Amino acid sequence: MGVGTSTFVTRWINFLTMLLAIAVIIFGVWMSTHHDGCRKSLTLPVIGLGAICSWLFGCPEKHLHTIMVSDCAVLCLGGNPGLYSIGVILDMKLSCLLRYKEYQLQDFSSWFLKELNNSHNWEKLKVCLVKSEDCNYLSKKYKTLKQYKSAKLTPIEAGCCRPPSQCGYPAVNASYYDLTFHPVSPNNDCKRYKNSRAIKCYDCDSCKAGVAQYMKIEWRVVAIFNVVLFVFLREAVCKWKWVALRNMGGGPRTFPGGVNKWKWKRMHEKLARDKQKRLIEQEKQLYEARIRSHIRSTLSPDHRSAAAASHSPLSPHDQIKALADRFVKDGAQDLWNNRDGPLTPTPTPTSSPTPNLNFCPKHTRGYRSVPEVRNNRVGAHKYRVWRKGSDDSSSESESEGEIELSSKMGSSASLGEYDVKRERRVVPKLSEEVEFIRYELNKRKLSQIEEHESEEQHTILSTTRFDECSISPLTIKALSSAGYVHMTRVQEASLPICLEGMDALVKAKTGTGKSVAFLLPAIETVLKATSGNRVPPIFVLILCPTRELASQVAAVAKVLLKYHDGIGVQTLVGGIRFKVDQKRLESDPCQILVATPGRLLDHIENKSGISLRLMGLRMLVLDEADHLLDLGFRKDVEKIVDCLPRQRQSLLFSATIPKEVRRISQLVLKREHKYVDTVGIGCIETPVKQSYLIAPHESHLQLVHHVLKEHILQTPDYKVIVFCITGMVTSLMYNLLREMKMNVREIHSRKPQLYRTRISDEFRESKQLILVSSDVSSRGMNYPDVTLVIQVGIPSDREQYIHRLGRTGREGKEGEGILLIAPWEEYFLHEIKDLPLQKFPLPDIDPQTKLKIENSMAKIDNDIKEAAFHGWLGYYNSIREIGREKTTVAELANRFSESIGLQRPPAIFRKTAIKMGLKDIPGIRIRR
Ligand SMILES: Nc1ncnc2c1ncn2[C@@H]1O[C@H](COP(=O)(O)OP(=O)(O)OP(=O)(O)O)[C@@H](O)[C@H]1O
Repeated sequence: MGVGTSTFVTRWINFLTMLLAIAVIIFGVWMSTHHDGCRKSLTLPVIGLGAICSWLFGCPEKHLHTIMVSDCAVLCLGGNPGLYSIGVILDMKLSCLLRYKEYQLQDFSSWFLKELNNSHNWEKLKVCLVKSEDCNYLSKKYKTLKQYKSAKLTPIEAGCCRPPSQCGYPAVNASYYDLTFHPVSPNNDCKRYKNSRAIKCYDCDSCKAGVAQYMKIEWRVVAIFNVVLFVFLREAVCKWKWVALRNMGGGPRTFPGGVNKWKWKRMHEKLARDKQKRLIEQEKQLYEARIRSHIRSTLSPDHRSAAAASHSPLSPHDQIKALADRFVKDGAQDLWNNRDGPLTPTPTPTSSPTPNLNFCPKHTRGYRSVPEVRNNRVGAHKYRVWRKGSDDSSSESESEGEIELSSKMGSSASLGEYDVKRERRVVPKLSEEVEFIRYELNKRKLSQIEEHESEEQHTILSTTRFDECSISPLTIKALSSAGYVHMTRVQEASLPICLEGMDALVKAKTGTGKSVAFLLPAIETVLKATSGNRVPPIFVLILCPTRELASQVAAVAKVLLKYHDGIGVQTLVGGIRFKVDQKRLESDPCQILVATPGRLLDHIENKSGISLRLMGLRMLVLDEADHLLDLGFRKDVEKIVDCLPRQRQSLLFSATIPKEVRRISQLVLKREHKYVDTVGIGCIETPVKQSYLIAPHESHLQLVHHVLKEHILQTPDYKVIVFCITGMVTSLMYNLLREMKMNVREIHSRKPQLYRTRISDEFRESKQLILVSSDVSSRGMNYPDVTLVIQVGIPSDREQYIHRLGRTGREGKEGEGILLIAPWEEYFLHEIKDLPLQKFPLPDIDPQTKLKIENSMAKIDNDIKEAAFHGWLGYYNSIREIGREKTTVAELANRFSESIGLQRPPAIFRKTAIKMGLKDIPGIRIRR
């Protein structure tokens, strides 16, 4: 074994034995505080272990001083157990006689006194006292336990027992005596002695407790001795460097150049890093050369063939992509240096007719995760703008700038100063070729920009990038890996305000990235809020109206927190057992909590400890704020807000904010909050084609089937949501479409949470699927690429219509929405008259399909139909405009019941009828 290895091994032995010694000491301390006679037997092994540890700790080697240290340790430790064992043996003989008298009941036997607090035991003791020959006077003297305790008796006095050793019983151990011998004393106490610990009073449990107490002292001695020895040896190592010198620096130098192993290793790692850097730089140069050759080959016919000949199998575009990908890899940006040029291009001044050259947007995209510091390094000289009409001389006068431009036709898009050709091509006069190339490139760039501008009108994205805003680089990195580079308009408008810490009420159309807009400031808030607590407080609370939405928001938060270790997100939603929630919150503490109001309130009211954790809250977010402040949720939200600290930031987000909600928002927001509206007043501009269909209710199911069939024919990758008025009507629609052999799923509040989550996830991932849903999916749910939304029956209000419609046409994509209403629901069109809805001509449904639908309907269980009827009646009865005419409601309900194939309208409970105001209304049947 080499000396280096030996040193390494010795180091580890030292370290491990140090850990062992600490463990021994902790054990000794623990033993000294837990009196239990049985563990007495462990005394010697523990001391022995301590000795071995200490010996290894000072593991002897060749050096004299080390031997001295270890010998000292061995002597100390070896001597100690010897002396100690003698002491223990002597104690066994003597301590029972001598030491019992040193104790007072109060001092040592908390155990015994605790036992006596049980009145039964005290009575027993008293009886013993009376019976006792020696101490029966005690029973007269101390009538109560209190008197007995305060008398400060010794155990012998207190229990009136003779120590068994006095009776002549040989000690087996400190608390156990050999009773096979006859007692030497005729005293009755001696005859009564028993080894049983279960017998109180006379039989000397107090004495045994004394023994135990004595053992406690023994253990204290062990512990103190170990601590002293440990400190001594540590001092020897650290201060006097007896052992350390030998182990580390003092040993022979074993590696070339006289360096030790660690330095040698570090040196090699550095060399490897440098090599990697060099390789990447070479690659950059290669890439740059390719770009230039590509330009020449495309622009100059003379050069084309030559360039093509020199091409490698990788095209320049692929080369750029490969390189960009390479740089996007974690840590690659660290290899970037000043000479490489900017990581984020400065936006070109709009006054300039021609923007700076940038061949490859993908390339720059690759650097979006790079921290801001790097982005700020955009030097003015890096971006040159070619000015139209500037002649050669003016180019000359701009000297460096223009010259640099000419040479950077490739490199500005590429990688900075590695313009190998520049040295050769940058000549005092610009060649015609360069001028031509420049002209062509500018033309190309202009057309790109025009294209981009026309695209922009349909996109939700702004020109502002995330890395221009002061958010954590790790978040930017996560945003980049999620594919987010530019902010959406709502993010651009709201982020600066939210990051400043102001309260805000933000309105933006559906599917435009509101979740990211509030999650980014939420993450920043957590990062700013430091907490040394073991269980961190909840810094951010996000309230959502539905369970699915809460889970979705938490999922987005997790994406953004990908690189933030130690920041946790949890959801608190209904449908999960309360205890499970509680355990999860305790075992996996989080700083961001996404909750539905009902379940959060349950936790607050049941004092599950969440209120305490909410005391540190810094930010409250209400997603779909108008709905949360609506009558259904308002009370719960108010109660929750009452439990939160007043000093907090509050953010309210929604696609719709009616006037009354703006007023109520004061419940949550500070007076001096900001209102951000990226929608425009009143109306939602959307790329979604909207139309409505008016048809008698009886034909609605057939129409839905027809519209779906048509849509599926026209859209191979269809993805449709059919919104129904209630959960039970949803179930009926689902069953019918399933019977009609359509690829359909259902989701509504009557389904168990696990099922809802599964269906929601499935629909998010799928194409060619129809989801029949109640309003649980109407708000916030981000199902990508939904091609059509059908709303069957009027939504509860204008806002609900907008939110349901917002499930399609997200992220600026196209979509279609159809509202299917009965003639008596037509009044609703007035509420949405500002929206661009077109009337859809009533299609002809062929009798064959009608028959098929009727047959399918006949197969559906009557229970489902009856439940749908009840849901239908309840819903329309609650709508002001329809519900006030009770007779009409009853009549319409009966027609609905007929249309779904029920023989007669189902009866409703008397109580329900009274509540709904439908008692004694003709056509309403009451259940007996
Ligand atoms: N900066 C961005 N760049 C690209 N896509 C983005 C950006 N921000 C968000 N998105 C995407 O936009 C989509 C819609 O986002 P989100 O669900 O947050 O919209 P929303 O405004 O909350 O919609 P709703 O009003 O329906 O709740 C998501 O797919 C999200 O990934």
